[in-house]
Amino acid sequence: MTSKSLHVVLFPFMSKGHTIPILQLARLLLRRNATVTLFTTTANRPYISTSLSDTATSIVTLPFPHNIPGVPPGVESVDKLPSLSLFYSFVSSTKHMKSHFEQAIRSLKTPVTFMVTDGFFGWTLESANIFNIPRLVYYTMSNFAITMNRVISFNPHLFEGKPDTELVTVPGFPWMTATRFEFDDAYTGPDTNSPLSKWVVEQVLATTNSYGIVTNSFFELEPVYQEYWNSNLGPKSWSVGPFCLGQEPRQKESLSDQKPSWMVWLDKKLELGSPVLYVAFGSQADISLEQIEEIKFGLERSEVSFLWVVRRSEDGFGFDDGFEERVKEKGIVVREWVNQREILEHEIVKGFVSHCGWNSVLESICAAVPILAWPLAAEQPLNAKFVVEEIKIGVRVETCDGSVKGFVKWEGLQKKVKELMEGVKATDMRKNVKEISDTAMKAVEDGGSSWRSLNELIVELQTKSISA
Ligand SMILES: O=c1ccn([C@@H]2O[C@H](COP(=O)(O)OP(=O)(O)O[C@H]3O[C@H](CO)[C@@H](O)[C@H](O)[C@H]3O)[C@@H](O)[C@H]2O)c(=O)[nH]1
Repeated sequence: MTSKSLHVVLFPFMSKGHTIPILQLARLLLRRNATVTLFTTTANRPYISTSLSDTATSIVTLPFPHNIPGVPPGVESVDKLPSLSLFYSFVSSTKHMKSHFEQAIRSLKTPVTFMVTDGFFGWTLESANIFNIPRLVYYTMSNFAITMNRVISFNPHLFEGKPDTELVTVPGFPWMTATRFEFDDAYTGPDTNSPLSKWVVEQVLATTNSYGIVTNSFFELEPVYQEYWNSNLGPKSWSVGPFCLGQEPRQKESLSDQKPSWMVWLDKKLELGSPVLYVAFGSQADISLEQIEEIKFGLERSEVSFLWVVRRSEDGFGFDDGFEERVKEKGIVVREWVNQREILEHEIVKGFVSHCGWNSVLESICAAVPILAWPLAAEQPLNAKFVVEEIKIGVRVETCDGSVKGFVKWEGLQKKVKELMEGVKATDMRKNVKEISDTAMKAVEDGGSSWRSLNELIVELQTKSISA
């Protein structure tokens, strides 16, 4: 590894699913003796500085834009938005931070080797160019998902005139079929001229003109798609993850007497030898009251212990009907922010009902826990497809209409929970996920594929900065 100076600027988008992996990437870079400067906004700073308090990361705070239609003052992250319908207003307003960002870059004391900014911050490319700093994009997605999205955007008429559930062969991938529902509406939806769709195109263009993509993945997980992307699409994707392995899963307090109640509960389940199903839908899912009711019935009727983490938007939804009292012998509902990795790493957790946010998928892989895939939005259906059809570490939830994001009745949940937790298929999935988990660990160790990939990226950009 070279001893030339290395200064990396990181700028995550303001949502937990985008910020958490960048905090983990900061740790991977610090291990390479990098100076790391992380940009955020005033309201997001406390979370970031607490998360990185044991590191030497410098944090620069920018003012978040004011007067965004519909967004209450002080709300500076997606998980605090009153509704996800405000997403476009929120995300598109971030470009108003550009002059502050540039001013802050100008005042940095040491030269910047490269910046990694969120894929939603296409506007940072222009800033990077002003200062002649290579911009790498953090897309929060797998090589599989970015490849599928790009292939579909090159074939806009693929699903035209076809019923929504009709399977179509994906161009370039003759073994793969997909329905329109598996892709984000921004690519295949009824209005590809909507402001959101146009904004997506702008971000894709900025990515195309950037130096590369830093991907939270590892080569062995998806070699076909990484190679396809790097040979046919681009810019180059550098898989340097799983980022979560840059950080120990355990919080200091849970090693002491201050264990959160749900960890104590998991320990008891371990003593009793009762396998636990972990149920969680990420940091920002919108789930209807009707759907929550079906989840309650499904879990109540499943013969398995469960730990269900509900978010603010899901809570208050019919939990006052005695459900928790009825299930108390086998299940708990947690309403706080948990350390999800620590839960997944608990040896009694044997299955994960997940919306398939990419971080959750990777965390489940690292903990060797099979997934009951229940995608709700964004690229989650593609992640579910990857989990179930490509790497075979999970099963899909059963929807009423057979579509990937359809409504799930309690019977469909109960049936699939059984399939995830018991029987031959469950044993196969457990074996597959363990193998992949072991490979993930090796990828980030010295000499592993992700370790080498990060080294190559650093050396390439250090050499470039010297010769510039
Ligand atoms: O109580 C909680 C809830 C969540 N998490 C963590 O929060 C992150 C959540 O990320 P993810 O699983 O990716 O879910 P979302 O935040 O819902 O994901 C958004 O961002 C992801 C990355 O872009 C996309 O894959 C998803 O489609 C998008 O919904 C993970 O690291 C979890 O471990 C916790 O630690 N505690």
